[in-house]
Amino acid sequence: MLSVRGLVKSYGPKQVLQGVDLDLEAGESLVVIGGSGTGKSVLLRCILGLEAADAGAILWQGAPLAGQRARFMDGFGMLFQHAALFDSLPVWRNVAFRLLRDMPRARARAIAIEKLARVGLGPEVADLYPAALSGGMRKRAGLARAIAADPRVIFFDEPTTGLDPIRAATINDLIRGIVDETGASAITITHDMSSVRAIADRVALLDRGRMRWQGSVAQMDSAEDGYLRDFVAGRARPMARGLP
Ligand SMILES: Nc1ncnc2c1ncn2[C@@H]1O[C@H](COP(=O)(O)OP(=O)(O)OP(=O)(O)O)[C@@H](O)[C@H]1O
Repeated sequence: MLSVRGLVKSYGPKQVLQGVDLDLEAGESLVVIGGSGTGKSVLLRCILGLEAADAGAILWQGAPLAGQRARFMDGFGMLFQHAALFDSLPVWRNVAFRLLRDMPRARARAIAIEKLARVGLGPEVADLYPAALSGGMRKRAGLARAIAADPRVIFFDEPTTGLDPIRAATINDLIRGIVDETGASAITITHDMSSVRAIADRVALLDRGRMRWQGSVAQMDSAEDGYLRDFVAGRARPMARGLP
């Protein structure tokens, strides 16, 4: 349903994406892994239209995304790395942010409370301000916002960053559960291997501007690619490889 073909993006002399190819099937959960600074966030920003790629194509349901971006944006949800809640708005209005454009306030609030419940936050949280929430609660609220409009595609940017292992596992389980029950497609970018194992139907390894390897979690565990094996095991590699 979403295809990336030959995506190229440079900043001055720095070539970040050097011809990235990627496919996301309907209902699939794809996790993109890769070392720090390999361009995962740049890839995500290009797909979302927050950055213009230098070359390449992004296709949505077979047609260039550029010509149907408004429709695409109506059908997508996003969980930002640090939840990115608006501090000046109560939690329910953060969750209902997009809904409030199109529906009466009472209906939007009811949906926000329902989505908060889905991520394990009670109605008493609805009127709190983000500053009153713990890191784990902020992530949950961000997740509730991501699913508020029943998206067909959800992007998760480093969903477990800053969380302890138990809270990270809870967020991973919520993401997997939501993807399963809604049938949405998901792209997650992360270097947290626990997220990969909990969330991924398919894993794609971005390295030096290209997709180096793709496969299932089971294939990842038996892959022969040396860099992938070191990445999965968290083993140090010689600096001579030129890691950023
Ligand atoms: N706006 C920008 N201007 C210049 N360089 C940029 C810009 N955005 C990203 N870069 C560079 O592109 C490279 C890839 O960055 P990106 O944030 O996509 O990495 P990442 O894989 O998401 O890393 P991390 O896992 O650490 O978040 C980095 O070297 C970064 O410095």
